[in-house]
Amino acid sequence: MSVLDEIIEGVRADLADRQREVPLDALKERAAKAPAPRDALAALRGQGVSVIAEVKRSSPSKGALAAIADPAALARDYEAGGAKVISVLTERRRFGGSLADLAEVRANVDVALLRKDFIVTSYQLWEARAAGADMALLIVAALEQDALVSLVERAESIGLLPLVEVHTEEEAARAVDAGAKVIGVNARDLRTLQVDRGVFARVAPLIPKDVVKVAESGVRGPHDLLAYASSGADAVLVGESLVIGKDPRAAVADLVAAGAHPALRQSG
Ligand SMILES: O=P(O)(O)OC[C@@H](O)[C@@H](O)c1c[nH]c2ccccc12
Repeated sequence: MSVLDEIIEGVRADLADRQREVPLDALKERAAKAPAPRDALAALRGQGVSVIAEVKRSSPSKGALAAIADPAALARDYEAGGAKVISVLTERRRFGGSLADLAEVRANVDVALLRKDFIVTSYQLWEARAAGADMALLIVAALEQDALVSLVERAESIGLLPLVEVHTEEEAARAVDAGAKVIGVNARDLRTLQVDRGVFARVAPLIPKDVVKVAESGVRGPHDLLAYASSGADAVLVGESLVIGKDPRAAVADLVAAGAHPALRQSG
């Protein structure tokens, strides 16, 4: 079993518990009362390379990264640093996150929010919207094509912009076929956890021009952002290097400054 399969097994077990506790109808009522979705697509399509900053306590590859006792405070720092979107990991077993983190962040920032999890059913999309998310991650490697297509449609129908994640050329073709408007190329292979920063440059050319391209994982600082930008990234998604540093606000601001460099403007 790959790491991804193991994670999804745990996700399904936790999901079954929540589904027993909160019926779908109740969840839909909560979603109806959630703040209206932000226009995440417009935020990502802005000039330069946008920064998506992630609230991430731990990871299967590195174990504990940062305690993050106050996710809302970290998110406020990210927003003050200029992040266009904030990603909140809600997977509990391997990443130490929760939907409560997402709701708390929602109550404390104005930027668009991404629910970062291993989504396999529409119930999780409703959960995301109920907690105030504006985007939801859909991982191609975790979904059959039929399921991917229906989750993309369902996400959009309830006001969530899907970020469709790929790691190979084949997966990119599936994401495009599924109608993704935003595609994330993850440098980390979720089956083995190996990071290869060259994946973005290989996969990005297969993604149509009008689709927003996000380079995910392995961004250590402005240098990596610029490298991804030169391969056509519209945004970068950054977790580890922001949460392990002393000053997440300054770390985001440095990335945002690099992403706003005038030389990048013609590329878009
Ligand atoms: O911490 P990093 O290397 O900056 O990576 C962030 C993000 O890309 C990573 O957390 C991620 C990308 N895709 C995922 C899918 C599930 C969980 C986590 C992820």
